Amino acid sequence: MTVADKKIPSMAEMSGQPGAKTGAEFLERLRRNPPTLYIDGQRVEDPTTHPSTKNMSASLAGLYDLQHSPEYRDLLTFEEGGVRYGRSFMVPRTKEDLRTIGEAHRVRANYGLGFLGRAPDYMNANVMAAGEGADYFARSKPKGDYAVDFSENMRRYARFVRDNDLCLTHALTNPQVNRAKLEGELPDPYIALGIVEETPEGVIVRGARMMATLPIADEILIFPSTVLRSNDKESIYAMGFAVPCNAPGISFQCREPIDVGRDPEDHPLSSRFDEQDAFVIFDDVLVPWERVFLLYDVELANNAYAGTGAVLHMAYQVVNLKVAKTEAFLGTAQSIVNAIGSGQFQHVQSKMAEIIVMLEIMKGLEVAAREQAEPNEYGVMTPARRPLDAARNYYPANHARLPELLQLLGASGIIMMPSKADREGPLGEQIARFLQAGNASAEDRLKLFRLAWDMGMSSFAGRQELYERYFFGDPVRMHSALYEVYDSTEAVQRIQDFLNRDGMYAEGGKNQ
Ligand SMILES: Cc1cc2nc3c(=O)[nH]c(=O)nc-3n(C[C@H](O)[C@H](O)[C@H](O)COP(=O)(O)OP(=O)(O)OC[C@H]3O[C@@H](n4cnc5c(N)ncnc54)[C@H](O)[C@@H]3O)c2cc1C
Ligand SMILES: O=C(O)Cc1ccc(O)c(O)c1
Repeated sequence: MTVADKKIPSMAEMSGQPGAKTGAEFLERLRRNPPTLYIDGQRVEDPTTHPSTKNMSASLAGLYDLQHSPEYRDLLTFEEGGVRYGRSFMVPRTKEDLRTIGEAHRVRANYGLGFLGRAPDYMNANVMAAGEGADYFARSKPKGDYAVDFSENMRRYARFVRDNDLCLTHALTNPQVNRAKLEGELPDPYIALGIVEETPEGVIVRGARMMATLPIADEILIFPSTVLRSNDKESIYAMGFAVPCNAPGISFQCREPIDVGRDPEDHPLSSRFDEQDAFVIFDDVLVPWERVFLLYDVELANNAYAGTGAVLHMAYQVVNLKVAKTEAFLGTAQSIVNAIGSGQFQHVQSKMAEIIVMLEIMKGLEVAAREQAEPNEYGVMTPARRPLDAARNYYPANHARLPELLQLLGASGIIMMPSKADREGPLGEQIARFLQAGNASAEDRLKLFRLAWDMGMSSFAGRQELYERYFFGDPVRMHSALYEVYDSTEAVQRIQDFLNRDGMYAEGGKNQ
């Protein structure tokens, strides 16, 4: 395939009538332009019908439809210039705007009980903030004499995504090959995704990125990574761009599917919300100039999330999502306690209290983030960093206790769960008798425990546990980053003042 054959249609050619899309429109787009996915050694020709991806595609379609439902239309969309767009594209100007955006995030999160980590509103928040903060990219230039304006590209791309209500995936980290080495020191300079050359049409990239959750998407955004280590100011590994998920030369190798085609009653989460994770291979992909946002500049790439404000809007979506997820654990745990009548035991109450504390901490951090919000340099009302930093460090460290608590509260009930087919089989009557709950039929009890199993024990739950530890970056480095930026001057001063007090008591409250 020559470079000329690798042409991606222009954004203008790809654009349709602007506005929030329906589920049917989303599915039709996936059918017409399926992402280049590989599962179990086979190309997925149509993700809307392939057994491992059709349910997730349908779940995404459901999310698109939710924004047109009479109940949620006003919350999940907003009007501008006579067009209704998805709420997560709205640029917040006031704290009230942020509250509304947060509420919309929460409603969408509840759709997947908080288990759909990368529903499109996450990347929408990224693109919205990057579009508003597009001036950030002005410093970056191609090496060749090409008339491109990366700031304008970012602005136009953000509009393109909003207008067409696209579903985006993204990939930041390079393959794990050898973390003791820099990208350029690996046996092949194009293991990590790198820039090969500039051409009059655009820039050619080659290599791979490690993780893209939700590859069942329209486009992939390669937003600058915050983790690029380099000894130089310029690097072929520093870049920002976006391409369709079926761009010529791109392939997504998906992990083993978790959705194994079981009835939703048996696998209530795995069968609906297997959002997939893929590593992404770029085999000389030609990225048209209009889709490039940054090249070579290491510092600009490493600071893009912070510099545009995108990371705070993404973290605000995340904190709302984690509130929904913790609430789902609370509701499930309490339902189990009610079902088996264990609420009288003190240790059970204490375990329930642990979930309540986690939930209230996350809710409090969400409120603090928007109450302490301030406009950034681009005029976007931006949630406060400190509570969001606390949330993104607190949740990964504590999330694993939630599935553990479900196991401790559910005990054998969380494994002894005959399936729907078992209930309809020769032992159906016995199952109904022996597996009933104190307050419910065997059917209802088993549905509940199957949900608890999918939240806390199944391979879906195992993948969630890893996801929570890592999805927003390495917790070790996030701790260090928090330590580096947190201003403890006032706290240190208070201690100094205390140490300098004379005698037993400070006079008249001095130094307090
Ligand atoms: C389920 C899942 C879904 C994900 N989805 C996405 C996605 O959609 N998009 C995306 O861009 N990313 C995604 N990620 C990737 C995520 O951002 C990374 O996992 C995270 O940044 C850590 O990088 P890594 O996995 O390459 O770990 P590594 O960097 O390889 O770390 C492995 C181990 O080595 C340690 N280590 C490595 N380097 C250092 C260092 N310099 N200092 C200290 N310790 C170090 C780490 O602490 C860790 O213990 C996902 C991850 C998971 C698990
Ligand atoms: O790098 C950061 O600070 C933010 C970040 C980390 C990992 C992700 O997957 C992501 O979407 C955003």
